[in-house]
Amino acid sequence: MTKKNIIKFKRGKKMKTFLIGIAGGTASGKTTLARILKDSFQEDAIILKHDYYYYDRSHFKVEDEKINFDHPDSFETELLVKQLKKLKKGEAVQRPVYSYKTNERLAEKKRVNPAAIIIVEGILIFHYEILRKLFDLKIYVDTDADIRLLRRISRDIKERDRSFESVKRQYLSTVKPMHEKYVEPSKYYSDIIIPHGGLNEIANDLIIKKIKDHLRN
Ligand SMILES: Nc1ncnc2c1ncn2[C@@H]1O[C@H](COP(=O)(O)OP(=O)(O)O)[C@@H](O)[C@H]1O
Ligand SMILES: Nc1ccn([C@@H]2O[C@H](COP(=O)(O)O)[C@@H](O)[C@H]2O)c(=O)n1
Repeated sequence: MTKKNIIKFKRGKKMKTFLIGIAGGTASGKTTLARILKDSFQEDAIILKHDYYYYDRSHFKVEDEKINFDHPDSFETELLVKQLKKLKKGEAVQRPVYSYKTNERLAEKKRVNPAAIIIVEGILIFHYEILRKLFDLKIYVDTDADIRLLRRISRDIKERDRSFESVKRQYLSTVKPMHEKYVEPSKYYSDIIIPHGGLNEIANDLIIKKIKDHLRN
């Protein structure tokens, strides 16, 4: 255990931080799994979404076919890496806040306190070597494309102010080709692949056990 990764937590214990990456296609169930882990470990766990680090694109409309939110260059990944390194050292960070409705990085920031378990989730997080090297456990949530598309249509209309036509156009022009080019190949960097992502209880229990083992040691 290296000294710099040992931080003192609220309950007075000293422990090594455990960084978990959760990747997978859009609407595969990454957020659902991250929340299940957070619920299990409560204040010992924090979640950072790679999506918080999207560059501001508020001057574009999603309808504009040139806008590609699924390419690795759409994110300020260096800032995420910098903030993860600080969290690992036990320092709090001010993370960006992003709106899917306006494609905008908002002026406000949110404070994130360090915790023993740091969960990072995003479609492309295993694409970047610089991020891969930081993770202690890499999980890929593997859900069939048809299921993901159906979930995405419902979610984007309900939560992200999109129309069916806009989701369909975006899916065909960028989401699907970028998934095939960058997201799917990154699966091979993962330690664990979870089929039928989201509510796979056996897989979730195994992951929780692995983290508990780490916390005990
Ligand atoms: N196992 C599941 N069964 C049904 N719906 C699910 C399941 N897992 C996730 N969902 C739903 O699908 C949508 C996308 O899930 P989410 O976890 O946000 O995916 P991601 O973070 O990978 O985009 C959400 O509306 C969520 O409630
Ligand atoms: N302004 C934006 C930013 C991102 N997206 C889409 O979000 C997807 C990633 O989020 P998941 O929760 O689905 O993993 C990605 O496929 C982007 O296309 C967007 O539509 N608008």
